[in-house]
Amino acid sequence: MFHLSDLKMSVCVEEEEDRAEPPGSICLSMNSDWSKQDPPVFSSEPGPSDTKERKRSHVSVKKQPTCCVWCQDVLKDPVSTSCGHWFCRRCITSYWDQSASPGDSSCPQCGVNVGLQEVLDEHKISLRRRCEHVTEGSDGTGSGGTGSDGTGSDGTGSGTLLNRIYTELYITEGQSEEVNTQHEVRQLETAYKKKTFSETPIRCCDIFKASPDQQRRIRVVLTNGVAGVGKTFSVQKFTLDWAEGSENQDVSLLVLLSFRELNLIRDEQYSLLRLLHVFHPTLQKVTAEKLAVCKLLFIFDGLDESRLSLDFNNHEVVSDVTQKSSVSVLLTNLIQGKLLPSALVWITSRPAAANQIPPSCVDRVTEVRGFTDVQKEEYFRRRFSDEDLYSRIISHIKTSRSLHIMCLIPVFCWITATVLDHMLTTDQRGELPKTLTDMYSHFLLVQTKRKKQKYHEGRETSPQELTEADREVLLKLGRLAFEHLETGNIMFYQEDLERCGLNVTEASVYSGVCTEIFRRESVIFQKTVYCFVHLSVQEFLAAVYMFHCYTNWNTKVVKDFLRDLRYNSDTSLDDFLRRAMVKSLDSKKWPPGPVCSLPSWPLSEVQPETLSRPAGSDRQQARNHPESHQQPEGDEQC
Ligand SMILES: Nc1ncnc2c1ncn2[C@@H]1O[C@H](COP(=O)(O)OP(=O)(O)OP(=O)(O)O)[C@@H](O)[C@H]1O
Repeated sequence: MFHLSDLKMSVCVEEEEDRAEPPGSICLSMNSDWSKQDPPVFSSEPGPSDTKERKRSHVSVKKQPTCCVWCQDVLKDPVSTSCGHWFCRRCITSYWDQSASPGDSSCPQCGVNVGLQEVLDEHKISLRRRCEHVTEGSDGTGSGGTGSDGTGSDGTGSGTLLNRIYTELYITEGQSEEVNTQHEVRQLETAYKKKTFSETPIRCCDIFKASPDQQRRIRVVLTNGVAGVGKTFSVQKFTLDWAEGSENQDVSLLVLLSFRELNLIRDEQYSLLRLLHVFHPTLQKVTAEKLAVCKLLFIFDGLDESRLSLDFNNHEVVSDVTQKSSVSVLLTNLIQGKLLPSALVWITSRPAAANQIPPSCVDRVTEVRGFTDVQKEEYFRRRFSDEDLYSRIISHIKTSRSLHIMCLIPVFCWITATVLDHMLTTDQRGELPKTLTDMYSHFLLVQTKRKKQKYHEGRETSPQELTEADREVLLKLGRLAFEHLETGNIMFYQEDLERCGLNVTEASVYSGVCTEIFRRESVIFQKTVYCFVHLSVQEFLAAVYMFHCYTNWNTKVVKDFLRDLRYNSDTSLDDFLRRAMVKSLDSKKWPPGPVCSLPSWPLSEVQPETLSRPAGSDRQQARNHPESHQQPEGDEQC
């Protein structure tokens, strides 16, 4: 347990040669656990410092004020604490001398303990490392292919630099409709038609800043946005800016958690403090007392992926950060302000899941709307420095209304960029894809082809051509995607893969499919979990699988899915698609993503045969081979 009285502090002059700060810096040496680390730096002169990791992580360097925070007089012999407050040297030393707790080395202005500051700085470094690279829905080889220079590996092999590809998003205050359970593509189309891009946008980094006409404090923010619109990227950018010391420096500790991660401990009992320690090991040394002096910000990303049951009517009160309870109870108490009442909370969600948080608990609702037309172009410009390639891609997007509308969604821009880049920079003949189905199909074909190139597999195939083995793997993935989408699951374990006939070892060799389509999530509790690169890819593969079951007369799977007794082997394709659409739109649990939206586009645009054989031919084959009627399970089909 940490006690301020354990600290024995003295002011000393730093050795010239070790000094990362300019001459005149002073440091504290402390007789405590914390003293084993580098001494906290007291600077007498602010200024950007990028020579040492530790220094870079310090709270942002602000202009030296003229007044001492303590005596309010002109600063004499100024020194600053590492939390950024300025004092006359005499003021701060006499404050400490007279402090009730001997050895107290906390900042008189904000109470931040200088030892604690070191840990917070470490945490910033760790968060910066975590957020500066993004996987962009693919592995670290960069998804942009040969022609794109903006998205390739940055040389570290660990993904793309967020700051290099991050394009400003259009975020507004309020919710365009109350809780919108409508189809996302329809929402986008409506938004596009209405040209609602007229409100005042909020910058991502200002999400907690009240506008001039708002007097009240903004403690809880709920940010909505459809699938792939950039909610996770926004929280990553917010976190990175904070960790780099450029924004929101009044926050002393930012805790970034995803519901995806929290799901993993949903059945366990944790205290909030322990939860921080487990998910952010750099905070191991932070005690309840230290937490109490921090200005905290919790970010919970992806409420729609939550498997917790957040019950705001549950009256179990948890007000102590060391008190154990279920994660759901901890969260509801935190959101309601019963636990750490001054902590800021930011939750992101797809719209249909946002109603899990009672409006009375939320001070501000914002919505990520995606890219405006200008931002769309900016996105592609960042990715393609080759002017000719850039122009061809932009003009192709503009030739297709659906493509152009869908490029409001950043993830769709990414898929489009990946596919078109590949097609335009390799010897591909044939029409460029224009529909969503076409685009996702090409995306999988591109990924499969890249897998073959990487592993020098077999003969070269044209991008339209899949080998039987490729088809098999994709359909197994489709089955996995479908079965887990049915139960609302997006995280898979090895057992889940195996149940669908996917061998993990084989899968990793099959990395064109598996490392591109799957990514290994951070290993918490030593168990590797997998998920699709993006939920929309899972949704697409699930749709492909269902279509495959239809064309292959796998009546049982289709019937179970539609829960429609009238379905039989004579059901026409149009009827099947219509029923699937009705079922998708009815779904409360999983508002359909872009892929399940296919039927909301003119059916003539749907070309699912790219991956699954044409309906007619398969039906015909099935007629010629009646035994296929008897296959009860999807796995034999795969
Ligand atoms: N601001 C941005 N700049 C550049 N690319 C972006 C941006 N936002 C999103 N993207 C692209 O879109 C993809 C999906 O974004 P993100 O994961 O943030 O969406 P999301 O809203 O969290 O989706 P979901 O609700 O499905 O979790 C990213 O992997 C990236 O390729």
